[in-house]
Amino acid sequence: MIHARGLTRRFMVKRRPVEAVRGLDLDVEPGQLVAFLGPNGAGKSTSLRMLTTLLPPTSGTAAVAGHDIATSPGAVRARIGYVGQKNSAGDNYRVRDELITQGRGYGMTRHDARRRADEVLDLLDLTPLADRKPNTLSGGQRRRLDIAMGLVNRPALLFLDEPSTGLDPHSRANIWEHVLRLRAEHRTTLLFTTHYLDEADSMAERVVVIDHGRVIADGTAQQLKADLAGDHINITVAQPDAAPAAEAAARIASPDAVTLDGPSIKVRVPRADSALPEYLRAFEEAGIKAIAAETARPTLDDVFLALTGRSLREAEES
Ligand SMILES: Nc1ncnc2c1ncn2[C@@H]1O[C@H](COP(=O)(O)OP(=O)(O)OP(=O)(O)O)[C@@H](O)[C@H]1O
Repeated sequence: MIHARGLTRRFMVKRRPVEAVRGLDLDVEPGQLVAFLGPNGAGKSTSLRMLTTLLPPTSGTAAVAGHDIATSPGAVRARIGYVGQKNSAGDNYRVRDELITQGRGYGMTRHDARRRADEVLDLLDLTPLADRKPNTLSGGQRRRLDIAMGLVNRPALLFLDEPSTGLDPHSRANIWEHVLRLRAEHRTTLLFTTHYLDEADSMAERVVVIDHGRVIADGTAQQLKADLAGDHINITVAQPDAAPAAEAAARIASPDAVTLDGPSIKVRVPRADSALPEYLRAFEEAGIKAIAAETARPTLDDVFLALTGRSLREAEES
């Protein structure tokens, strides 16, 4: 569905080049649900805008929905949907009329455009709001309208740029319910950008992590967490100094997997639940008394930290 090779985009800002995207290679199979995760300014939107033909790449090539973005942009646009960060409907017409106008823009007859408008209204649970003007909708309803607008041409591939940013938790969950339904019922291929770690983790079957315009990791959230971050066990000992415990732990794990923090040690392990008894046994044999122990599963932020040395929040702030 997407085959991109070496996509690059450079902007000139105050006569200085900004490398927004540096050599994006990406293959997405039909039906996949892919998250582009990265901090502000990582290059997510620029990547999407190139793949959707809204922005020409500085270099590189891509075939999207079977057509070349540079030589057949019209054919690409006919087969994809794009929901940008900004609202796509104006405020002058009613919701249903906006959708009909969108359909007419794709060359549908008035009859077909009306029928399709009613289908997408139903798909996004917007039928009761069909006669309202977009500026009277709530944030979540308006975002659903944006998605409906992106679906008018029955795209096989839908790009969503931060579909849930700025929404309250209830509206976020509602948006995701609709997006997941789209995928289950229509096998739509979906690529979305987000800086919400939990969203990438729980919704996407594949997470592409982007930083400074480059892909730094690509896999299932599960794989990335296991390969790059691992579980953690934290053990607090009775002695004020946990150095002997750290030494005992380093005989089981590799020394760089062990961190000492006052009376506690933290050890990175592949599986925390099965590793913990082994460490407790080793401590007992060494005469070290453990007074508390806990296990922690990694998050995608741990993955980002392992890859870049900074947390996603620090990256956003910088
Ligand atoms: N039209 C433009 N002109 C100049 N620089 C741009 C332009 N668009 C993007 N950039 C720069 O390119 C880099 C990548 O921006 P991009 O919007 O792709 O990041 P992003 O990961 O989508 O960020 P966000 O999460 O904030 O939307 C940033 O440094 C940004 O300032």
